[in-house]
Amino acid sequence: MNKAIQFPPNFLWGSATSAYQIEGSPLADGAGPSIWQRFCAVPGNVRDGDSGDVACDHYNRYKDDVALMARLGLKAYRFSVSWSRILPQGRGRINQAGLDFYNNLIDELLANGIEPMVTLYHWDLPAALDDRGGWLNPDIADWFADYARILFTAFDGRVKYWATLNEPWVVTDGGYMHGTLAPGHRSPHEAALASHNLMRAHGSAVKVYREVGKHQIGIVVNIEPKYPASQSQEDLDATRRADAYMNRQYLDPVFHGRYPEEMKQMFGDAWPEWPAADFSLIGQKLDFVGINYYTRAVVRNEPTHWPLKVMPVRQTQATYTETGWEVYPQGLTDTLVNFKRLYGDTPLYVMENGSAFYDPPNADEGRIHDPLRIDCMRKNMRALSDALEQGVDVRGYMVWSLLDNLEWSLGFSKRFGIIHVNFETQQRTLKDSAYLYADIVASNGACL
Ligand SMILES: N=[N+]=NCCCCNC(=O)[C@@H]1[C@H]2[C@H](O)[C@@H](O)[C@H](O)[C@@H](CO)[C@@H]12
Repeated sequence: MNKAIQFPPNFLWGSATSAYQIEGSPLADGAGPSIWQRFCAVPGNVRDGDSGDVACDHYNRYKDDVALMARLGLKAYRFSVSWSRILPQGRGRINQAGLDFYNNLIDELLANGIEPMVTLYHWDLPAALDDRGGWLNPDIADWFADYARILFTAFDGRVKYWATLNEPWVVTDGGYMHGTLAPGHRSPHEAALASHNLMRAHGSAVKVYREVGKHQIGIVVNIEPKYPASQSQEDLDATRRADAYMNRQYLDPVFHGRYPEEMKQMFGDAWPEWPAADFSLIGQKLDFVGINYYTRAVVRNEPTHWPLKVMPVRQTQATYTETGWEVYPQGLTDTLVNFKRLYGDTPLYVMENGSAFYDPPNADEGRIHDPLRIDCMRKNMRALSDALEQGVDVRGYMVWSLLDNLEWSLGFSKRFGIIHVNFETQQRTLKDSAYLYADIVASNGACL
């Protein structure tokens, strides 16, 4: 019999989404195009030719969606702001209608007792800035800081939790290293430059927040713990390289004022020497760190795979999700405990955790049975509780995702929502996992 689970009082239970994945109407009311608008328009970039043109139509249905959050009893809702709704050209003229949308969303959340948690950047860079080099242009740190200041000024009285970036690793690895995500570049030199400019922009926004903000600001990173396929020195070294590239590349400069030494070893002349002043900017104190956890990787040495020279090893006795990720709840415990060990006691929020499974339409009308997602949720909750028991200061959990949505280049083919979306009719249907999550929130985990 599993021991009872007890989460701290006031533990912040919520859900997470992002603008381009759910809003639709990307050009409505004066908004400018983003790089995802462009990326989706190129045949072959996104499965089935899907795009965020309609998505979950949240731009028009946000009041209904907030009502669903309230029905689940959520305490918080993590969403991102579309930069090009606020600044259609990415800088300069402010589009008041864009601010109005998010003002209304924030007011609706607060009217329902739901804490807004705002991500400044969740991958949808204004296309006009990409035309000026985007994350490859060092000026973007100032462009981002100016954008952030507009939002802080407009919303900080009501928004208590701000995150600068969502997953700089994915932006870099997908958008600049492998070209699988917008803007679709494939260059290790550009990847290094984009990654560093992302972190400079993060620091510039934190600096502005310290001038004008009254609440809390942090960063959200995806952490995928790496485990060696064997205890051979080659595999142990490969594990360190993989961990440096995907995980420590973003937290070391924030907490230790430097990048992992493996980065220069792996990238060679594609990894410049960065100015020391940049690390003062990047390393400003944060009020919290958001951790997105989905899976782990077991890795071995693979000399032919430059620059990491790493190969993931598929696990035979494991469940894999529709996105090909191993269900490994112990990795969530390990991730949170390792953060404390490596970076100290900065408060943490699990800002994304969830799973994509095929949810068959069900015979009994109005119910969507998603047993695999439920099993995954239960196991991840126990893993989270274990980390708390080991003294990690985790203050909240946002399930990914509130709604089935646009899974980037995989289109609508992968469903992460605890609420099913019929993309033809836009009908929302609570899955069994939504009912479980509502019980978890209401009982603060005691129902598990
Ligand atoms: N290989 N591999 N291993 C797993 C690496 C995960 C990296 N991708 C994420 O974390 C993205 C995050 C994003 O914020 C959200 O916008 C996405 O919809 C979810 C689901 O994909 C997750």
